[in-house]
This record gives sequence, structure tokens and C-alpha cells, in this order.
Amino acid sequence: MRSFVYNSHPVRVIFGPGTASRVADEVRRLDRSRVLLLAGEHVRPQAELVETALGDLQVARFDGAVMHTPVEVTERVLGRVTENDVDAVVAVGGGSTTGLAKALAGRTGIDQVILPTTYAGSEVTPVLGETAGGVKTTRSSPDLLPETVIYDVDFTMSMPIPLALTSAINAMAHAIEALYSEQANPIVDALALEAVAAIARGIPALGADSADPEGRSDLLLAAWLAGTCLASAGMGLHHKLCHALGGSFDLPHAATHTVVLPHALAYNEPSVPHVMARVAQALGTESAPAGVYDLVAAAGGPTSLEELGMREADLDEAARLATAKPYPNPREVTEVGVRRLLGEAFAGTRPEPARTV
Ligand SMILES: NC(=O)c1ccc[n+]([C@@H]2O[C@H](COP(=O)([O-])OP(=O)(O)OC[C@H]3O[C@@H](n4cnc5c(N)ncnc54)[C@H](O)[C@@H]3O)[C@@H](O)[C@H]2O)c1
Ligand SMILES: O=C(O)CCC(=O)CC(=O)O
Repeated sequence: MRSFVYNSHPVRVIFGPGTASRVADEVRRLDRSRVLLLAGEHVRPQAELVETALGDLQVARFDGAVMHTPVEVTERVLGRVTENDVDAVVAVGGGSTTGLAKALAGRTGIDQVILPTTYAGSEVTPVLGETAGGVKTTRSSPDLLPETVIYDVDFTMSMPIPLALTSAINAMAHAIEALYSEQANPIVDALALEAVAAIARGIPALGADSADPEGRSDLLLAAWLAGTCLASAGMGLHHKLCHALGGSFDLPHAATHTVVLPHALAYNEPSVPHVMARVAQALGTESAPAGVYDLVAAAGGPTSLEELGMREADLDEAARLATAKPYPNPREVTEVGVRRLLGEAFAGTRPEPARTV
């Protein structure tokens, strides 16, 4: 008989095309009036729309969020928060911009309204990874959870296909690792399997018509579901590997998830074959690890760490970092096993069916 504990994480979610125009009402609803806008040059049109909608509510702007949330950047922006007496942050961007908003909120208590432009899912999680001294560490706290998320599909249409693909696999990783987490529960299972199936349908559709708003809206919905899984159920070996590779070797976040996921699933498959069978069914394939690999390869996505700029000489150190303080994982995490996994991810080989190390 199944036992579980379920924790929900309350976020107000507004979903639909054109919803970004409601941003000022959402700030006022929180009873806030001094906004720091976070954006970036790749999302300039979206930021302009938000700036116009905010009008006098906006008192400052910062455009330089950096992937993996380096603490030096956060400390620099904290100065603007105090100088301008900021009481809310509005973030327009991917997980990096959201990460900066969370880092500021965690240090000051200001409210957050997030308008995501990728499928990272960070906007609905109480989780934050920050990088200091070349090491990324992750924490979770209700203080980091944004108050309001506005999912406007129009804000995601500018994502080029390679980014949409890798970002969607980042979301898929949240869903799959939630299914074998110690905190797995029936709500998370349902959301995760729906997210995996929607992403498996959505990625080939990106290639067929990348400008289809319906397809992009389905992927954005899946990103929300997958982020909600990450919020409730946590992360395992796969996420740990990506944080070690991103934080210490500066690899791009979503692309790293895309390369590593099939190999992390192959590593874990012997310990959770029933979970992998459910994932395979949601993917519409016989094998979960090979199914993810094939989905990415068919869409022209990255399949090897080498093509992301990883150096073979750094794989030993990556294995050491990823196993030093492992996240909870269904299969024992050994340095030898992880080094082998990384070697296969480096080469980009298609994962074979279940095996033991
Ligand atoms: N805490 C969490 O729950 C969580 C979850 C997932 C990711 N993250 C963090 O988020 C970061 C990665 O986020 P990401 O993968 O979204 O990347 P990102 O935010 O760094 O964006 C990647 C690049 O794409 C550009 N971009 C973003 N949206 C765009 C759009 N709509 N059109 C064109 N270009 C666009 C950005 O400007 C950037 O150059 C990492 O630091 C990761 O650790 C955190
Ligand atoms: O905010 C972070 O960097 C930690 C959580 C995270 O990155 C989830 C992921 O790997 O996609």
C-alpha cells in the first residue's frame, strides 16, 4: 500500500495569450508600488511591453542576469533595491532572470511577479541554485517562491527552436526525476506523466511549425506542470550532475540537461524499472532512456557533452563534484558509476537497456 506526504507551494498563476498586459494589476493586487524590472537583451520587445504596462510603478531596471545565479551579480543588484526603496521585482526572462529575482527576494523579502520566456519552471519552485567560488549550491525555502506568475505564450514565441527544444527537455527532467523521488505522490505522478507526454508531442511539432502558438502554448503548460513537480518532489542524480557541470564548468543549463538526461535515466533504470516503464509509455517508446535520446536526436538537439564545450580532461573532476554531496537518488551514486555515465554523455552514445555497474 502506498504512503506519501504532499506539500503544495501556493503561487498565483495567470495563463493565456496576452496576459502580460495584466502585470500592473498584479503588482497592485500585492499592494506594491515600487518595482525593479529585470529583463535582458534577448527579450527586449517583451520587456518594453511590460515597462509600458507598469508605467509609474517601475522605479528601476536591471538587464544583466547571469546563468547559475552568481552571488556577485546578486550583490550588485541588491544596491539598486535599497537605493530605490524597491518593494517588488518583476522578472521577464528565462530561469536566469527568475533566479536573480528569487535571490533578491530571499535576501530582502520583496514580492515577485514572474513572466517566463522559457520552459525552465523555476517560477513555481521554492528552489534556488547560486554559484560562489565556482561551486553551485542549491537551497529551498518558502521565502524564495514567487507570489505571481504570468504565463503569456506570446512571450515565449521568440525562443529559437534549439532553445525551445533544450528548455523543454529541462522541463521533462523535472517531471521524470519527480516520479522516482522519495517525495513522489499521486498528484505529482499525474502532473509528471502529463508533462512528459505533452513534451514528447510538442518537440516534433516545433520542427513542423515553430511559429504555431497552440503548440507553444501546450509546451508552456507542460513547463508549468513540470515545474510544479520539481517544487513538490525534488531532484536526484540527473539534476545534481547538471548543477555540477553548469556551476563548475560553465556549461549551458538547458543544453546540459538535454545531453545528460538519457544517461542519468539509464543509470537509474535498474533501481526503478517500473518508473521507467511509465515514462516510456508516456513517451510512446519501449525504453525511457533511449526514447529521450531519440526524441532529442530526431529534433537535431545536442547529444554529447563534447559538443557543449566540455573537456574530456575535466570528467574525473566532474564525477568527484557530482558525487561529493549527492541529492537523494533511487540508485546508489558511486564515483565510478558516475564517471562511466559522464564518459557516455561526453561521447553522446545512445543508452543501452538496463545494466548494473
Ligand atoms: N530554481 C529552479 O527551480 C530552476 C529550474 C530550472 C532552471 N533554473 C535555473 O535557470 C537558469 C537557466 O534558465 P534557462 O534555461 O531558462 O536559460 P536563461 O534564462 O539563461 O536563457 C537562456 C538564453 O536564452 C535567452 N532567452 C530567454 N528567453 C528567450 C526568448 N523567449 N527568446 C529568445 N531568447 C530568449 C536568454 O536571454 C539567454 O541568453 C539556470 O541558472 C538554472 O539553474 C532554476
Ligand atoms: O536554481 C537552480 O539553479 C537550482 C534548481 C535548478 O536549476 C533546476 C534545474 O536543474 O533545472
